[in-house]
Amino acid sequence: MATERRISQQIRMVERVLHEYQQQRKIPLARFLTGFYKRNRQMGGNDRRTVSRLTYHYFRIGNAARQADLSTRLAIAEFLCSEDSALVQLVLPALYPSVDKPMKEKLVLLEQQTDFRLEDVFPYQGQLSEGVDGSDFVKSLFVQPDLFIRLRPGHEAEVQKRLTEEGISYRVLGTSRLALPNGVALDRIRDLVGKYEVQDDSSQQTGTFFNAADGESWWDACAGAGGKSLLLLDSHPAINLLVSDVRTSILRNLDERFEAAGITKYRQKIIDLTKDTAVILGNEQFDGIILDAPCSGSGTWGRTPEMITSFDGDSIRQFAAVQQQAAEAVIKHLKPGKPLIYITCSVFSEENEQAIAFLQNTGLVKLERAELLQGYRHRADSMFVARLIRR
Ligand SMILES: C[S@@+](CC[C@H](N)C(=O)[O-])C[C@H]1O[C@@H](n2cnc3c(N)ncnc32)[C@H](O)[C@@H]1O
Repeated sequence: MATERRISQQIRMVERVLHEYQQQRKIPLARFLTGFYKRNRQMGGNDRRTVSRLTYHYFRIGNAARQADLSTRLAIAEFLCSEDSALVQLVLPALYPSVDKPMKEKLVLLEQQTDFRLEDVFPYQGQLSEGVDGSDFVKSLFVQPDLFIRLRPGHEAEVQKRLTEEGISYRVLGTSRLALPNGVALDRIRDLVGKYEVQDDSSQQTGTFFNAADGESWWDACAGAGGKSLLLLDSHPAINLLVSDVRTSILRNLDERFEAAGITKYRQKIIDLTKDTAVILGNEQFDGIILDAPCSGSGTWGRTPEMITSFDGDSIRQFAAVQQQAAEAVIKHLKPGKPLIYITCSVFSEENEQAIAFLQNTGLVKLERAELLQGYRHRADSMFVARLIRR
C-alpha cells in the first residue's frame, strides 16, 4: 500500500514537472529538471531519479498513446523503456510479467493491449534520409544512448587504467574510442582533464572524412565548442587552423577546452555564415573546410527525447535554407581540388542528401563520398557526413 501511495505521489510530481515544463518548453529537459529540483529541495535523491526517469520515458514515446491518461501513458512508456517498474506493476498488471522481455515482444503486447502504436511515436518518418531504417530508428528512441569518449593521443593507456581504478566500466570500441554508461561523472577525475574528450561515437567517425596533410590551412566554420576541431588537430597536429562561429559565448567554451587540451596555436573569429564572409576573411583560401552545420539535431533525439514532440517540422526547411547559404559561403574560400566536409547530426534528407544535391547543382563542388552514420544501431547519435571537392 505504501508503494502505491509513493507511486501516486511520483505520478503527481511528473504531472507538475510536465505542466511547468510546458510553460518554458524552449530549454532542454535536463536543464529544466536541474532547476526544478533546486526549487523543490524537499525531494529526496530517489524521488528525483524516479521522476527524471519517468519524465524522460514519457517523452521517449513521442506522440503515441496521446489520448491515454497520464498514469497509463507513463506505464506504457515504462514498460517499453525499462526492464522493471513498480509503476507498470501497479497500472498495467497484465503486462508486468513481460516487462523484462525483448523490445520486439513488448511492442507486440503493447499494440495488442493498449492504444500504443509504433507508427505514432515519431511524426517525421516520411522525411528520413536514405539509409535510415525508420522502424529501427524509432525503436532507438526508447533507449538512452551511451556516453562516448575519445582518448587523446598518448593518453590511451593512462585513461583506461584510471577508469578501471575508479571502478568505471567501459567498452573498448577502438584504440581511442570507449563507450561508458550514460551519467558517469567523469569530470570528478581531475587528473584526466584534457586527456580525453567526451565526443559521440558518430561524431568521432566523421574524422575519417578529413584526410588533411601537415602544413595545410583548415577552417572549422561552425566550430561551436570545438569538438571537430580537436578531432582534426589530434590526428593532424601540424595544420594551421581557423575556428569560427556566430556565437561568442560558445567560442569561449572552445578556448577553455583547447587550453585544457594544451592547444594554443589557432586563430579564432566571429563569423556569421549567412552574411558576407569576405568582410572578415577577404579572399582567404583554405586547403580544407569543416562545416558542421546548424541543424534539427534529429539524430541526437535519443538524448533529448523531449524534442520529438516539441520540434516544429516547418523548421526543417529553415535549417535547410541556412545550411545551403552557409555551404555556398564557405565554398568561396576553398582552393580548387580541396575538400569541404559537410556534417549534420540530422536524420532528415532535406538537411542531408538534398543539401548535397543542391551544392552539386551549383556546379561548384563534386561529391567524393557521403555516409549516414547509423548511430541509432549502437546507442550513439546518428549523423550525416559528406566530402565534397571544389571544382
Ligand atoms: C552542430 S553545432 C557545431 C558543433 C561543433 N562543431 C562541435 O563539433 O562541437 C553548429 C554550430 O553552428 C553555429 N551557427 C549557427 N548559425 C550560424 C551562422 N549563421 N553562422 C555561423 N555559425 C552558426 C552554432 O552556434 C553552433 O555552434
